[in-house]
Amino acid sequence: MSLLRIAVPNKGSLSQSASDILRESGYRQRDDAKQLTLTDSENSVEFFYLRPRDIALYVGEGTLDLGITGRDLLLDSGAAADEVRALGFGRSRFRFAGPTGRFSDVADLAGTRIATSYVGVVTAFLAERGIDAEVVRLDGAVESSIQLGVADAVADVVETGSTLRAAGLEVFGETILESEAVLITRAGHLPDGFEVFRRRVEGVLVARSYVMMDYDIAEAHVSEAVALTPGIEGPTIAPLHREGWVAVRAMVPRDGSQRLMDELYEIGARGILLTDIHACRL
Ligand SMILES: Nc1ncnc2c1ncn2[C@@H]1O[C@H](COP(=O)(O)OP(=O)(O)OP(=O)(O)O)[C@@H](O)[C@H]1O
Ligand SMILES: O=P(O)(O)OC[C@H]1O[C@H](OP(=O)(O)OP(=O)(O)O)[C@H](O)[C@@H]1O
Ligand SMILES: [Mg+2]
Repeated sequence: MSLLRIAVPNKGSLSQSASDILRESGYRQRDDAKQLTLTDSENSVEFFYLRPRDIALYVGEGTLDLGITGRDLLLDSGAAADEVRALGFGRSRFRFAGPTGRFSDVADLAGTRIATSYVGVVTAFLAERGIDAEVVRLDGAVESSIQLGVADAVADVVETGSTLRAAGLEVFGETILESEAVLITRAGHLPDGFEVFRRRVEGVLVARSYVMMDYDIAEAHVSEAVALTPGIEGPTIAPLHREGWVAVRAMVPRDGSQRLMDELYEIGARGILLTDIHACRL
């Protein structure tokens, strides 16, 4: 059986989280950050550790079957690859920034020099708005370019905003794009073995966003309680060794689960337990 060939970021912001999600999905991952490839023959998968910026190219060309990269890098590459699943980590916004008070709107960029590592994304954005500006390609540390006199504004990845603040810059105009790590395939083509891989990763993503809730409640209040915790297919209700009481078990979204525990307590539930789920197939 042929191996599913998967591109994984070898360095940078996405690398550790990408390997973590693959490991949690049951795949082998490298232990040594210098390793370039790893074959997991038990799962019929081969991993290639590559620069995240290059991953869309390999996948778009069909050299590799699947990849994990940033949505911003995928769009910037112009490669013929499709985003098939957002992965919920490596979140960032792509923004314009300039010296405090200098710009208030993207229209103010007309006639300026804009430094960025994402020439494709910026050029497309400016063209769409009919803004005529010069785009200066830099490899990184883009925030320094204004002070050093090679640009008037920058367009860069913003996560916490601390790098911009340290450079005396502020964001302006609308967010160019919201990015996160994504799973990509060649445009319009799902490779053999993709469905098993997708189900495994999906299981981890769902497990991360849900928790298991257990509680005991008097039968008289079960319908109220079940309305709060409907579960996926329906909650499990088991008899309790106490007259007129039952035990309820249901998956609930992690967000809001503390508030849900308060509400269940209010209607008389007791012994309310919350536990992590590590993986699942729904
Ligand atoms: N704080 C962040 N800084 C940079 N990139 C981030 C950040 N948070 C998420 N990302 C995402 O990581 C991807 C960039 O990958 P890249 O390997 O260039 O990361 P990097 O951290 O800039 O690496 P490097 O160490 O080579 O500078 C993009 O998809 C970007 O949106
Ligand atoms: O909003 P923040 O939390 O400060 O994060 C954003 C910064 O982090 C990245 O730089 P990185 O450290 O990757 O250096 P680089 O510019 O050399 O790639 C990115 O290019 C921004 O400069
Ligand atoms: Mg960087």
